[in-house]
Amino acid sequence: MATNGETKKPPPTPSPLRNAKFFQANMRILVTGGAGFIGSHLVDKLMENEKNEVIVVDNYFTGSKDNLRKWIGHPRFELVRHDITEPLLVEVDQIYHLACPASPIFYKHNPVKTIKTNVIGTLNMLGLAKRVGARILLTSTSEVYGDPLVHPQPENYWGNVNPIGVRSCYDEGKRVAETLMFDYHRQHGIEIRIARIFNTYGPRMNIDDGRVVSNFIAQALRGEPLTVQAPGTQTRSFCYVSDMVDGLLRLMEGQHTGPINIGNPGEFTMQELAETVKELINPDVEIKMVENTPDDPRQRKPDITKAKELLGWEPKIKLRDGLPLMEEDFRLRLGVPKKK
Ligand SMILES: NC(=O)c1ccc[n+]([C@@H]2O[C@H](COP(=O)([O-])OP(=O)(O)OC[C@H]3O[C@@H](n4cnc5c(N)ncnc54)[C@H](O)[C@@H]3O)[C@@H](O)[C@H]2O)c1
Ligand SMILES: O=C(O)[C@H]1O[C@H](OP(=O)(O)OP(=O)(O)OC[C@H]2O[C@@H](n3ccc(=O)[nH]c3=O)[C@H](O)[C@@H]2O)[C@H](O)[C@@H](O)[C@@H]1O
Repeated sequence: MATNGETKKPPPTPSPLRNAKFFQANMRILVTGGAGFIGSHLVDKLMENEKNEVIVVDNYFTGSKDNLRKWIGHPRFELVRHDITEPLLVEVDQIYHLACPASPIFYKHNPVKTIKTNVIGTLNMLGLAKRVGARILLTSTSEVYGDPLVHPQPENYWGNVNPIGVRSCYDEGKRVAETLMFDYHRQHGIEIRIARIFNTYGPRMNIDDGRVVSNFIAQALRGEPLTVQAPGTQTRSFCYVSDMVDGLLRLMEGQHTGPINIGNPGEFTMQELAETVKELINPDVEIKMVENTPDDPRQRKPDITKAKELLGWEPKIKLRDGLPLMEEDFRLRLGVPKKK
C-alpha cells in the first residue's frame, strides 16, 4: 500500500507467450548499447545461457557491429540499428539499459545528444519496461558523485556535481536517469536496478576511445609518449570488464534495487597508472604531462560494502593482471606483435 493512501498498481504481467507450448526461450533480454564495450561483453555472457534470447539495440555512435560479430546470424540473437531517443516497441522480460556514450571526449562531442540519450532515452526504456512488465537495469556511473568530497564514495553520498559544466550532460544526465528510474518504480511499480559503475577497462575498448587506460596502452604500443593529464595525482579505481559483467548480472538477478557501486577499490594516481603501463608494456616510452580538461574529478574509489553484502560480489582481477589481457587485444587490432 502506498503511503498517500492510493493503492500501488502492480506492473503488468509478462507476455502470455512466455507460457505457450512452443515458446523456446525462458527469458528475452534487451541490451541497449550492446554493441559497445561493456555491452558486448555482457551479451557474450547472456548468450552463454541457452535459455536466453538477446536483442541488442544500438545506434553505433561509439559501438560497432564488430564487437558482436560472433553472434550475428545466431537464432537466439537479434541486432537492431535504433536510436533510443526514439520509442521502441519490443516484447522483453529484462532490459539492460547501457546506451550512452561513456568516454568524456565522445559524450562532450555532442552534449545535447548525450543528455537526450540519458533523459529521453531512459524515459523511452522505462515506458517500454512499464508496457511489458520488464525488469530494467540502468548503468549509472561514479560520475554522479562529481568531484567527491567524501572518499571512498558510499552510495548514500549525494555528490558534488557542477550542474552547468562541460561534463554535466553526462553526470547530471545520469543523475536524472536515476531519478526517472526511482519515479517509475514508486509511481508505477516497475522493477528497477541501478548500478553505479566505476572506471572499467578491458579488451574491445575503442583504440582511440580517449579514456585513460586505452590511451596509455595504445600509446605504449605505438611508441608514443603516455599523456598524463595534469596534475597526475588525480586517482581512479579500475575494474576489469569480466568482473563488471558479473556484478551487473548479480544485480539484475538479485532482490535489491540499488543504487549499488560496482567497481574495483584498487586506487591509482594517473602517474602510477602510466608507470605501470610503461613497466608492463613498453619500458622505452616517455611519460609526458599535458593539460587537463575542466572539472576532472580529483579522486575516485568505490566503497563496495553494499555489493559485497547484498550481491556477494567483489572484483577478482587486479590491474596488473588485467592490463596484459587488454594489451593482447590491442596488439592484435593494432598489428603490433609482441617481441620474442
Ligand atoms: N566503461 C566505463 O568505465 C563506465 C563507467 C561508468 C558507467 N559506464 C556506463 O556503462 C555504459 C556502457 O559504457 P561503455 O564503456 O561500454 O561505453 P561505449 O561507448 O562502448 O558503449 C555505449 C554504447 O551505446 C551506444 N549508444 C550511444 N548512444 C545511443 C543512442 N542514443 N541510442 C542507441 N545506442 C546508443 C553506442 O553506440 C555504444 O555502442 C554507459 O551507459 C556508460 O555510461 C561505463
Ligand atoms: O567510471 C566512471 O564513472 C566514469 O569514468 C570515466 O570518466 P573518467 O574517469 O574521467 O575517464 P578517463 O577519461 O579515462 O580519465 C581518467 C583520468 O585519466 C586522466 N587521463 C585521461 C586520458 C589521458 O590520456 N591521460 C590522462 O591522464 C584524466 O584526466 C582523468 O583524470 C568514463 O569515461 C565514464 O564513462 C565513466 O562514467
